[in-house]
Formats: sequence, C-alpha cells, structure tokens
Amino acid sequence: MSMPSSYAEARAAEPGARPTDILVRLSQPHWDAACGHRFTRELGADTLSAEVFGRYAVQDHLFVTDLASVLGHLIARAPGMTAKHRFAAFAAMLTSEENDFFLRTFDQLGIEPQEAARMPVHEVTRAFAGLMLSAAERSYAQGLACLLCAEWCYLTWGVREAAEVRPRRAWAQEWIDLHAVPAFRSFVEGLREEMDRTLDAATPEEQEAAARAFRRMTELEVEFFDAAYS
Ligand SMILES: Cc1ncc(C[n+]2csc(CCO)c2C)c(N)n1
Repeated sequence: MSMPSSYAEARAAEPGARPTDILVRLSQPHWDAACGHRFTRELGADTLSAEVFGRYAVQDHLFVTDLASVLGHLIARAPGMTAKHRFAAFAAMLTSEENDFFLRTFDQLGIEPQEAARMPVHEVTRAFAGLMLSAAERSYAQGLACLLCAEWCYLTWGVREAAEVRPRRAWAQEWIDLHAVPAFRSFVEGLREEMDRTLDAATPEEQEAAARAFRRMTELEVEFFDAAYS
C-alpha cells in the first residue's frame, strides 16, 4: 500500500484498524525510528554512555515538567471523571516518583540538581513544549494525541528491552522497568481507548489535526534522542 497522506484516506483503506493504529501508520517512518532508536537499544544492552544518559536526563526532566503542565490542560478538558482521574493520577506520579528518579539519577551521575536546573533548554525540548502545550490549548483530541504518542512510544521500546538481559547500572534498569511495568501498560491502553473514542467522535478537521500532532511528536522523539549524542 502506498503511504496514505491523510487520516481520512488511511482510515478508509483500513476500516478494521483501530483509530490509534492509523495514527502510527501515518507517522512512519518516524514512529519506528523513535521506538527503535539506538539510544533505546544501547540502554537495554547496557552500552549507553553515562554522559549521553546524563545529557538526556537533564533535558527529559525539563520535558516531564512541561508534560505535567499538559496534563493540567487535559484534566480540564477531559469529558468525565474516569479520564480526569487517569490524567490526575498520572500527573501525581510524574511530579513525585518520576521526579525522584531524576534526582536519584542526577546523584548517581554526579550532576548537581542546581546545575541541572541551570542547564540551557535544548531547542528540541523547547519545540516539544511548544507543540504539546499549543496542541492541548487548541483541543482535547490534539493534546491527547501528543500525550499518547510520548507514552506509547516509550512503552513500545520499554517492553522490548525489558524482555532482554537486565542492564547492570541502576539508572538503566530503572528507566526500562518504569516503561514496561503492568501499570504503565494499562495506562497506555486506557489512553489508546480514550483516543480511539475521541477520534471516532471528532470532526474530519480535528482528526487530521490530531494525526499531524501525533506525527510531529514522533519526529521530535527521534530528534530528542539524537540531541543527547551531541
Ligand atoms: C522525550 C520524552 N518522550 C516521552 C517520554 C515518556 N514519558 C514521559 S513521562 C512518562 C511516565 C513514566 O516515565 C513517560 C513514559 C519521555 N520521558 N521523554
């Protein structure tokens, strides 16, 4: 099949697929490039340079801070208590356990937290914040598309790498485990179901806008991993 260029076209070509599978289809080859990035493979093989992970962790701490703000928008816009609770519980985890992971990792890698906070924000990190926050301000569907992309991509490589021999370094172990545990799988499945429903109910313009946001996220995921190497 030649590459479909719009959500409507891709959906018509595969009426049996889940709407969220269509988002992935439309985001190739970036989706595979993000989920299979050398960063994720080296992390799993325990060959990733600590310097690369340190640079990544500093920027990812900033990314996660912005993502917590995106969740605020989604909580406000979510249509019911089930969805609001899903985002609220996730926001609670991001701002507590996940934040502790970054602080522990900075400590293991000899990065002072004040030093991390003073690090310049990378242009890719800034582009992520711009995309996610403006998407969430525009609509629920577009904001949800950004969140789903970020989480599903990490689940995909996390589950793959967790099936391999465990790395020895604590930060590598933890960063894989976090993205492969059953609670995270069910969180992402819940996001997919919410996105499937939201896309089915959306106008054609909104469907295309959500698909564009998802695709742009996959490009930035690749650039974000790349940036840690330079
Ligand atoms: C650039 C970037 N994209 C996506 C994620 C994924 N992610 C963001 S918060 C969270 C919850 C549990 O770790 C997950 C999986 C990330 N960390 N960094």
